Order: sequence, then structure tokens, then C-alpha cells
Amino acid sequence: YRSLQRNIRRARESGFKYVVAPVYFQSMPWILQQEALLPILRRLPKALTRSWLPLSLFFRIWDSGYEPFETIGADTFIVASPGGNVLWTCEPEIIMQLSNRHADFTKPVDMLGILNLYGPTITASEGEEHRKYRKIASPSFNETTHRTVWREAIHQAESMLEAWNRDGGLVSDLNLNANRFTLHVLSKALFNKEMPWDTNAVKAHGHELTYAEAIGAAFKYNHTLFMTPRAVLNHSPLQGHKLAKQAYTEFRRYMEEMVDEQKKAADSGGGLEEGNLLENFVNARQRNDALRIPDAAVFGNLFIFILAGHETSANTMSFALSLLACRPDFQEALRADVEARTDDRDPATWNYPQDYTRLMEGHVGALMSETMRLFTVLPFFPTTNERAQILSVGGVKHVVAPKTLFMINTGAVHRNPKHWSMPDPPSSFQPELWLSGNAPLPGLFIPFAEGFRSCMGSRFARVEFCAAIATICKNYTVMPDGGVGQAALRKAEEQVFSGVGFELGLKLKTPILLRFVSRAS
Ligand code: HEM
Repeated sequence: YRSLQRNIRRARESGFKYVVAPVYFQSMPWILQQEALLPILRRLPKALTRSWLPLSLFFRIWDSGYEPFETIGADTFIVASPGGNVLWTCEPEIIMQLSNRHADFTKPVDMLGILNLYGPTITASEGEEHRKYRKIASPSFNETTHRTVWREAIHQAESMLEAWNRDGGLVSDLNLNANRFTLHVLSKALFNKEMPWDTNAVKAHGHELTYAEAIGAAFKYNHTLFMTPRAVLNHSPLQGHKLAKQAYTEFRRYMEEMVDEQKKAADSGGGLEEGNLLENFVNARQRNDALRIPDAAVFGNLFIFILAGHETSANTMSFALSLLACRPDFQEALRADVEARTDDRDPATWNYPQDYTRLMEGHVGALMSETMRLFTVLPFFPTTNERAQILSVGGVKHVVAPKTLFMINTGAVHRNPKHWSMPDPPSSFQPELWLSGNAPLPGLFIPFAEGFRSCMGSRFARVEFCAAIATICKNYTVMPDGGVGQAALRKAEEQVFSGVGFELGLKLKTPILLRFVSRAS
């Protein structure tokens, strides 16, 4: 009760609007139980829950969009609770301050620490340690890597399409395919690990799972892995725990093998590929300068780069292809645009960066931006403050108390009716918005975040998306399996908007059945 009183006072003194919640957004017992409690909470009179509940549901922040801000009547407000205060914002002026004053607003490493599954990571670190990981990783995101991403994405897309075509073109699990695609591209570009489309079924010697299966299972059981202490997992008789442990161990062994191979190559004077991510992290173990890191940080970071760099891109691709299927007119325009911008050449001859730049200026770039606006893979980004900080809005200064959790709500930023035209779903997909060439003002479109902690792989993701979508659309037409009549298209679009869920990122929980028809046939 005393904590709540103190937190309410602090919220009031900030001058921001505030509401009071009985639970703290970050509280682990609340996170674990909220889905079970939701049916009961929903039965309570709306007046009791409307102001705090939508932004207290960890897995459903995207679902409520701009509505919570509309309810409160402010684009920035504080939710005061006994466990702490959370400042929620979708206001560009505040977003830019939170993103660019990195000494004042730091990452809540306690909250993000659960990501350190295999060792310390770039995502859950701060200050010197974070700078070190970023310096080690940055050189890998160069134009040579992006050229590899481009080539590999075209190559993988062609193999994937051939495989689909052989199976009659019906794709029942788009997520699985998209994940496989992005994992293969990432493995080639960052670890120099070749993964032909069909090798998925091959288990490496002495393994119970394939590399892709091990990663897939580690992601599938991520909740169990993040939440269950290792000692419990190691001895638990529960089937779910056993599978989670198998995934954890198998994935770790694959990473160890990659690291060993890299070490051997380095010892024999070779090195796998100049400056790829694996090489840079493995070499950092033996550096004699401030960039030296322990073994655990190699595994922690390899894991986090696979996590950050593959599901995010795969989910964006799944959303984009599903939306394209629902809009045959835009798909046709996109195909014509791809043909015009590449002089109708075969994808195998497309080059990076010229063709990439031209394609992203047209419909492919518009599709990616609109997909990421509506289905922003990370619907909120957290930061916190050790000391009291001043935030200015429209010339008014607000003092925010220490240890506030700041949440940039991307899901609301991108659907704020003050800044975006927002027709009712399902017609809110408006890729044409992006064809005018006008870039949104800073802080209004932030799928990769802004500032010092923004995404390291944003160019990587764009190159991969562009190569994949252009290759697919040049040679194939994608349509919902239900057909292309108006009613079927509308139903499919409704399914896309209502089938969204949040796990490690926003994803299509129930992908719609899609059919890919070769234009040659
Ligand atoms: C569509 C695809 C992607 C999206 C939407 C995305 C989005 C983001 C966002 C929003 C952040 C900041 C999160 C925060 O501040 O809490 C981030 C961070 C990060 N992303 Fe991405 N990302 C994508 C693809 C990638 C790829 C392909 C890679 C690498 C291969 C990557 C590597 C990273 C890393 C390492 C960070 C942490 C940076 C740091 O803390 O300094 N991401 N990403």
C-alpha cells in the first residue's frame, strides 16, 4: 500500500496524466497468470479495468493499438502500480528523447536478463559491456555481408518456390517455411553455413535433432526455457521440460560445433570468411585489448543474433505475403513494378546494391513499410532511468522519477489516427501510402527503433525481404486457398488481422492457407 501511495505521488508530480493499476506490468507472477485470469477480469465492469488492463497484458499490447491512449486522452501517460511506474508513450517528441539520450535512458537489463540463456548478450547488457559487443558485431554488417544476403535470399527463394511447386503450390504453414528461409539466409551470411533448401531433414552426426529443428524447438519452448531454472529443467520428469531441455542442449551443441570449426579454421590460418559474425565473436575471445570477451558471451551472442535476426524477418515476410494474397490489384502492380525496375531480367542476374535500391523505391519497399507499420514485430521497446530525468513535450518540462519503466508503444505509434489514416480493418492495409515518396517525420515510423539501441540488422532485413518478395512475385502469384472472389478475399484479410499473436515477436498465429501459382504454368 505504501509503495502504491509513493508511486502515485511520483506519477502526479511528473505532470503527465496517470492511471492506477493493481498490478505491475513486469511482475513475473502477473505475467505468468494473466492469461488464466483474463476471463474473470473481462467480466468485471469496464469502468474498473478500462484505464489500466489493456496496457498491463504483456502478450496483448499490440491488440489494443491506440485505444488505451484514446481512453486516457493523452499520447503519454503513466500507469502507477505497487510494483513500479510504467510510462507509456506513442508521442514522437518523447520517443526521440528516449531513443537519443542513451546515457539517461538505459535498457532494463534485469527485465531483459532472461534472454541470457546461453551467456551474456548484446540485448540484455548496458554501458561498456554493450558497447563492446556492438563493436565486435558491427563490422560484420558490411556491404559484403549484404551482398551475400541478397544472393542467398534469391537463391533460397527460388529453391523454396520449386519445392512448393512440386507439392502443388499449397503452403499450409507459411511461418515454418518463412522461418526456414530466414534461418538459411542468416546462417550463410553470418556464419558461412550453407543450408540448401532440402537439407533440413539431415541430422548432423551424433545429434538427435537437425540444426533447424533444434533452433525451432528452442524457440517453441522459449517460455519454458526462459522461466524454468536450469536445475529444475535438468531433473524434471515432465515431457514439456524434457523436450525443452533437449532443444536447449542440441542448439548449444550446434553452436559449439560452429565455434570449434571456426577456431580450427583460424588456427590453420584460414578463417571461414573475412569478418563474418561468427569469426568476429570467436576471435574476440583471444584479443589482447578491451574487446576481449569470455566464452559464455560468444554463445550468448550467437544465440541472440539468431533469435533477433531470423524470426523477426520471417514473421514480417509471412504477414507481407498474406496481405499481398488479399490484395490482387496491388500484387499485380508490384509485379509490373518489379519487371520495370529490373528490365524484366531473371532474378539470378539481379545485383546488389543497384537493383535493391531501385526495387525498394517502388512497390516492394512500400509493401515492407506498410507491413511493418501495421504488424510491427516488436510492439513495445523498454528503457529505464537510474536518476530522475526531464522529458519535454511542446516546451513543457516533466520530471520523471528514477526507476520508471519507459515503454515506447510501436503498435500505437503506427496506428495513431492523429498521424495515420486509419480505415477500419480489414481495409487498413494501405501500401499506396508509401508510394508518394514522403518519408514520415522522425519518431512516427520506428519498426527498427531509433538511436543508439536501434536494430543492428535493419539493412540486412530489408535486403533479405526485398530479394525474397521480388523473386516470389516475379514468377508466382499468391492467393488465399479460399479463392479470389471479393467475399473470400475479405474473409482472408479478416483472418490475417484477427490471427495475430505475440510470443518472442508479433506473428501470424494461425497463418492463412496460401496457394502459390507459377506464372509459367
Ligand atoms: C524485420 C526484421 C527485424 C525487425 C522488425 C527488427 C527490429 C528490432 C528492434 C525494434 C530492435 C530494438 C529493440 C529494443 O530496443 O528493445 C532491434 C534490435 C536488434 N536487432 Fe533487429 N529487427 C529485425 C531484424 C534483425 C536482423 C536480421 C538482425 C541481425 C541479423 C537483427 C539484430 C538485432 C540486434 C543485435 C539488436 C540489438 C541491438 C542493441 O541492443 O544494441 N535484427 N531489432
